[in-house]
Amino acid sequence: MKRNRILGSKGFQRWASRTPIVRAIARRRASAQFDMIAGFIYSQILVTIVESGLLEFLQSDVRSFADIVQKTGFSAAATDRLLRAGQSLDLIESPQEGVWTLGEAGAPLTANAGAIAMIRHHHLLYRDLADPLSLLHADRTEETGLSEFWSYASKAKNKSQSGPTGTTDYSQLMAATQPMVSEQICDGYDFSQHKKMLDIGGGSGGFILAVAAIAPDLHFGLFDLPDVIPQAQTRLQPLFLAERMAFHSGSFKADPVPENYDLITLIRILHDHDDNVVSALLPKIYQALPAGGRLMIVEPMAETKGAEKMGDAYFGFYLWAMRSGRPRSFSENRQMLLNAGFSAVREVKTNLPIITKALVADK
Ligand SMILES: C[S@@+](CC[C@H](N)C(=O)[O-])C[C@H]1O[C@@H](n2cnc3c(N)ncnc32)[C@H](O)[C@@H]1O
Repeated sequence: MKRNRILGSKGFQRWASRTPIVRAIARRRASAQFDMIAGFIYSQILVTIVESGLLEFLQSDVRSFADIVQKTGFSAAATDRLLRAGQSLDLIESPQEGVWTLGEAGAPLTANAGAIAMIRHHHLLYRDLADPLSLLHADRTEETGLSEFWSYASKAKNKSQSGPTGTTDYSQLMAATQPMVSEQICDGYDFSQHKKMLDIGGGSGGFILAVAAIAPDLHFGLFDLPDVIPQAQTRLQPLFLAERMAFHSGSFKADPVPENYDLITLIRILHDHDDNVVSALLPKIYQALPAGGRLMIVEPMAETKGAEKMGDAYFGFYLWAMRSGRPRSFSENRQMLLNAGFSAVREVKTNLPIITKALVADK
């Protein structure tokens, strides 16, 4: 292609970097290209700041270099290297000689337990991605760190669903990240128009708790795998009257979807599953809903304007490594819903579509 031959030519690049106006574009592109090359290093600097406890340590106070050395346990030279690296990424700053605090990119992280949980969780993903060519060649036939973590995505036969690589770890990660998702939906949707809501794959119940806080008359059901239901019961039973909260133990792959709910929600569920699972589940949900019932799907979606990298790059590779599912665009989800019988598929606007998008469809 002619454009790519020009962009890839050394002569053109040299001309662009010297010519006013074009030079600004060339610099922006060079900087974006460098960020892509160096992205893993930036992530590892962030991991170090979180895992060493520095993020918390610098949260509310300005700290001396000596205190930081003591806190991290690194040598003075290693601490200096880390602080300077963090400073270049705006994670850390030095308001005056010899003292340090969080920078403008670091401070907002302290309010985001979900982002911190993801930063800590990423070591599994990075291990799976250490040899990306092999990961793609394996074509999802081999067990990975992520497929073991997400035990429902594991293809290993007779795999126990409990224990450290069972459902507890992923339920904790989901509980930590759930508030960033529910905030987005609760701001944009009127749940009080419904009577009974079933959350399929509801995990330990974070989404139900958030909705219950804004819709006090709504009744709830939570449907999840048998190993997850006791975790939800431990968290939710003390907070709800028994007639307001039902628990349904089973698998949506094998068991019927519970009936008598006028709203069914799938929060961060469909993108975890391959098309054959999704196209079998949606008609089951359609059957379980009463006439006029509604399905809500909430998850990050591919081809989201301004967040394209989150969809096909981040989730594309994350879910490939997990060996199950794929990020779908709004129109792919819409088509699958129409195929299952749903109508009036529409988006529910969220403030930060990079975190999640939402859509509803009616029976
Ligand atoms: C990615 S987590 C999302 C949890 C929760 N909806 C949230 O957003 O925090 C996926 C959930 O689906 C559940 N799940 C996976 N496969 C399932 C199946 N076949 N039947 C029922 N639940 C399932 C998992 O146990 C887990 O709780």
